[in-house]
Amino acid sequence: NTMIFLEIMQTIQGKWVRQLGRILSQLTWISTLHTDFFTCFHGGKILWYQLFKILACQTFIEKRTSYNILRPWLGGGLLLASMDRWGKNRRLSTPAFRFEILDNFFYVFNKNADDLCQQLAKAAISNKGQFTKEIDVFPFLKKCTPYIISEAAMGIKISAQLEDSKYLRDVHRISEIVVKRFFSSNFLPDRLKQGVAQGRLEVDVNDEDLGAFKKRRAFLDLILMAVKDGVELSDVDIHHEVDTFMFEGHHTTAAAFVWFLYCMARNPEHQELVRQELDELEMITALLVAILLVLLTVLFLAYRRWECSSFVKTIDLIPGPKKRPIVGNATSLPSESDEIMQTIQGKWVKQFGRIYRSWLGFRTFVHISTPNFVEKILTSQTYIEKGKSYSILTPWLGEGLLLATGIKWKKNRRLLTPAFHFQILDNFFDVFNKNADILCDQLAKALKSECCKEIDVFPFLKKCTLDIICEAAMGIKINAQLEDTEYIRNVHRISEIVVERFFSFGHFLPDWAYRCTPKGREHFKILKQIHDFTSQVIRERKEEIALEEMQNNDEDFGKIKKRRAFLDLMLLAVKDGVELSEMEIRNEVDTFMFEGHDTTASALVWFLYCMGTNPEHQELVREELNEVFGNSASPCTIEDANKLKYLECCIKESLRLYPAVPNITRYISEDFELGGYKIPTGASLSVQIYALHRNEEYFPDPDVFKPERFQVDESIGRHAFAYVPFSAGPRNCIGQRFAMFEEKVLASAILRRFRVSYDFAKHGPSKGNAELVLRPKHGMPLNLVSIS
Ligand code: HEM
Repeated sequence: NTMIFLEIMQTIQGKWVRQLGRILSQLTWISTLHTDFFTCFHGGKILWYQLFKILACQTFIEKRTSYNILRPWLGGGLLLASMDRWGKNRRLSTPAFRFEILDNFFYVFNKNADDLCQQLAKAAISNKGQFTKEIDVFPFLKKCTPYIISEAAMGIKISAQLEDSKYLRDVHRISEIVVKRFFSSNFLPDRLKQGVAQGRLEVDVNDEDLGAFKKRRAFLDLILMAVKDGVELSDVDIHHEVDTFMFEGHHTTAAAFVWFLYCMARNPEHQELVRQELDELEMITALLVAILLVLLTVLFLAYRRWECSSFVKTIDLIPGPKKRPIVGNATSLPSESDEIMQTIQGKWVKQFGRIYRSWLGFRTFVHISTPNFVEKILTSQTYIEKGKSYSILTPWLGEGLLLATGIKWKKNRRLLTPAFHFQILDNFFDVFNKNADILCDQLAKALKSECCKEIDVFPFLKKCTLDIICEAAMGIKINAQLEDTEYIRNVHRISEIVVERFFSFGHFLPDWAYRCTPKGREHFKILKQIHDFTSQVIRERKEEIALEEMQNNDEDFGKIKKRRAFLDLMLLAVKDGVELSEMEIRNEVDTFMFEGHDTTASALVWFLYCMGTNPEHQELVREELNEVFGNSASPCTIEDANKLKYLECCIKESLRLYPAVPNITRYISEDFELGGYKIPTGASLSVQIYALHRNEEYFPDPDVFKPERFQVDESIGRHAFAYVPFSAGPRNCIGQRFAMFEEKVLASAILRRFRVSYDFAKHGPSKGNAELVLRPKHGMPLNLVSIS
């Protein structure tokens, strides 16, 4: 009985320790069948290092044989697992005890603590309705802790405190029997174990609990999920792990708690200190709640004030979807980004017209998609500031041409415009041709290695356009099409992260706060690597130019003179006295890198899609290619490109249907009027290029691919701002001509080498994701057939 157990412990851990010291050995016959020899270490200053040695050592982690009496119950669960299994199971279970997971169990602890107190209060009231002074609390605690552990370990609710559960009776009973067996010679009869298993079947699980534990993963769930993820654990193993948690998790906590209460009862002064601490906590909680209430009230009042402001009232005179408090129209948008564009530039345009407003939280957008309005904005010298949503690009591109405003933008635009002069662009044709050849070779190679003829061409195009812009902007070859380098990986990754931020809460966070999130940390780490790379290229290029000049080697200098990278032109301008810091140059180079590869890859991929879905037009393009190039494999020159008129119509028509930049925004820095509505300072104006291009007033059968629309006679009389894939006015795309030539060279090279088709029956229409550029949502699988 308990007294005997206590005396045994008092002897072993008390009397003998005092008599024989803090290390002693002992030979024990616990039963006639069970002999054991063990050495006791007992803590204390003298032997702390031996204890540490034992507990920290990876070798001594196997339990001694006296634990074997638990084996029929707990099998090879964590408590008894052998060396080889223990490591794996411990690794598997450890995440279940992380802070954030444990946090989820506070609900169970609290709810159960309430039930426990209720039960104690009920028991404390005697028949006469008076509070009795003395209760044996241990049975109450023993009922309470299994409740908690069963919910934590198995995710089920056993009404232990309120009802009598057969399963818990079995758990209590088996614990008693095991303890008795420890001090006797009896073996555990099997039927008791069966009893426990049977009891387990009787636990009550109701829907409410299931809903709750979906949020709060039980240890069992975590194990089952790990098994789904490929961790090898049999049903019996799982069963043993859960039984181990059940065994270890209720007895121990009930015992710890009952002794804690005992200590509190024996030491009222300490109990008082604990109570004071709890009172303080309550006070702090009350204070926090009060502060929160005040804050909420202030926020509510500020929100009401904002809602009644003339800015909001003026904007809300423009038609638009009904806005909800705080979130505006954010929750009315679908979650898929292709559907977001279809809603903003399709459904809502039809519903509210070609000028309407929307709210994204506290930010408002006025969307326009009719040429008159677009002209008014894009030709303005006042509204050249980009919308606030571009700010997420600032850490990457700084005040490069895309994001700069005012005098800075004017100065840099003037400086860079000559770099896109026809004569200069002519020099890039060999870069276009060389990379077009590599692209076609890579596609041919992929065709050979694929068992079918279908290839997702988008990744190939992205690498090719990246190679081209690297050579054009920085004058270096990175061979993205042939090798994988850190810089290429970084450029791809940063685009992905920026897009993710655009569609997430991170968009609304200032940079310093975003930097504290895991994504933000990755973002800034990658940016640093990209910036370091660009800065290094700038330094090297500066030295090369200085060396060239020093050597004044006419032959080499002449060669480089033929093709100056955009970077070289800036460095030469600096030499000629233009004031540009290294940071400004880096921002411009990064801007070209950003603007100059995803856009062209996107334009090209949609062009190939249009060719693949319109074979008759593809044949017309091929006829034109034959006329210009015949059977030769000669590269495409600037003169050839200028002759490819039908190809140009097809590229333009694909850019109409699938504009690589589907919308642009401007910040309204001065009130103005548009379509009878006042647009107040502070609003963002969004030019919906995608919707504009599908305006049937200017493009009948807007969804049909008709390249003839762009033949000279067909275009006469069409509003100049009905088609603006490169924007228009002072802030139009500086790289427009470069891009068109690049498209022509790459498109002609591909169509001279391959016949392309798109399996519409298999894939359905390709969907576009409006991210930074319009990219195909599921890649672009095309069938390519080599033309011999
Ligand atoms: C098919 C390919 C391309 C398309 C559809 C395209 C489209 C656009 C559009 C719509 C804008 C206006 C953005 C705005 O106002 O927010 C723009 C700006 C710009 N683009 Fe392009 N672009 C393409 C290729 C290129 C290339 C190849 C380069 C560089 C070589 C480039 C460099 C720029 C720059 C620097 C700006 C900012 C101009 C400024 O604000 O002054 N683009 N582009």
